[in-house]
Amino acid sequence: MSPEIAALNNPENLWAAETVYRPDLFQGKVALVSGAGSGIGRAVALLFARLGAKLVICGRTPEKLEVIAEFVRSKGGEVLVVPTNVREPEQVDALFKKAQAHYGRIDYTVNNAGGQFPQNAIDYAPKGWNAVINNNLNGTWLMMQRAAQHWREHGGPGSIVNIVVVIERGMPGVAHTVAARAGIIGATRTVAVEWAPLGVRVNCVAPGLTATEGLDVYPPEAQKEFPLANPLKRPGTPMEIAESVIYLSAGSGSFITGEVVTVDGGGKLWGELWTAGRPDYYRH
Ligand SMILES: CCCCCCC/C=C/C(=O)SCCNC(=O)CCNC(=O)[C@H](O)C(C)(C)COP(=O)(O)OP(=O)(O)OC[C@H]1O[C@@H](n2cnc3c(N)ncnc32)[C@H](O)[C@@H]1OP(=O)(O)O
Ligand SMILES: NC(=O)C1=CN([C@@H]2O[C@H](COP(=O)(O)OP(=O)(O)OC[C@H]3O[C@@H](n4cnc5c(N)ncnc54)[C@H](OP(=O)(O)O)[C@@H]3O)[C@@H](O)[C@H]2O)C=CC1
Repeated sequence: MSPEIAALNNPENLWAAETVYRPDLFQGKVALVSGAGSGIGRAVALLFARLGAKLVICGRTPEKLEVIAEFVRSKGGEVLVVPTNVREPEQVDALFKKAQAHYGRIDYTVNNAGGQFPQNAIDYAPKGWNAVINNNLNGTWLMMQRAAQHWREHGGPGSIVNIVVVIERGMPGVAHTVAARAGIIGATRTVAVEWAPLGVRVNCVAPGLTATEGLDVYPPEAQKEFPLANPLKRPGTPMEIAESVIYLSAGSGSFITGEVVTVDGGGKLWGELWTAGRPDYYRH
């Protein structure tokens, strides 16, 4: 990870970064964030906490979550850590039960946990395809369905934000994740209608290239061309993605449901993103 990316992801820097939101926006509220031990999930969790929310954070690696929890506690915030693999229905169920037992409420769920590996689609092994579909389609679905069941049982309102990818032009090298996220976008549009009677809004944020440690999985030749990914010629910051999640979760999003907010510096309009490296055929 470059020093610039490390600085953008540093908890102290994220805590001090300028935000357009007022400090007591989420006073008395509880936000659940998956994949909060790194990258975008960490930035989202820290912004919720800065704005007064109590946190429930999950991910598969307890050590990463504890670092974030300790940091938030050092700032006077409250955090419940529940290590969870979002692919496992029993673990997802236990997560929501523990959160309810601890705080007596959940107001916001952000389904950020996910990821993929870059490889040309023609070479995917069935196990690789399934791993990515399980993480990003099945895992996110389990989380959003369980959140809705929570609000059906305990009363709403509730807001779900799913982190997806920009699917409009496809994305060479990560067809598996594009397929999974397209499924989540379709499900989001559908359940936004089904779950409105429960007082539940469901939306997606589609980040473009974003400066997190997650980018380390891409080969150096792909990373070298990342500035060509959008007209702004830079990656987004985790804070820029976090602010868009807050926009949809808070009162600012109260008349928005079933939507995908794209935060990609215009990458869906112009830019090239060869996540597994540029094939010779497409060299200029
Ligand atoms: C240009 C880039 C920017 C584009 C912007 C938009 C796109 C989105 C970008 C991001 O999301 S940034 C990063 C987010 N974070 C990550 O992606 C995390 C890193 N990835 C992973 O953790 C894994 O890739 C995973 C598969 C998602 C994890 O699942 P799991 O733990 O179940 O997998 P494994 O047991 O490790 O592997 C299972 C199976 O998958 C195949 N496989 C895994 N890695 C690779 C690889 N590098 N190349 C080829 N195939 C891979 C393989 O079949 C594995 O089975 P085995 O061979 O190990 O038996
Ligand atoms: N950075 C980018 O350019 C973009 C990222 N995204 C998406 O945004 C999200 C966050 O990515 P980013 O922060 O960059 O990358 P990271 O790899 O830093 O974050 C992914 C997080 O998800 C957690 N996670 C992965 N699988 C599971 C699982 N099965 N159960 C629970 N937690 C899991 C990981 O923790 P652990 O391994 O400990 O479980 C990790 O903390 C991902 O869904 C990613 O695909 C979308 C577009 C662009």
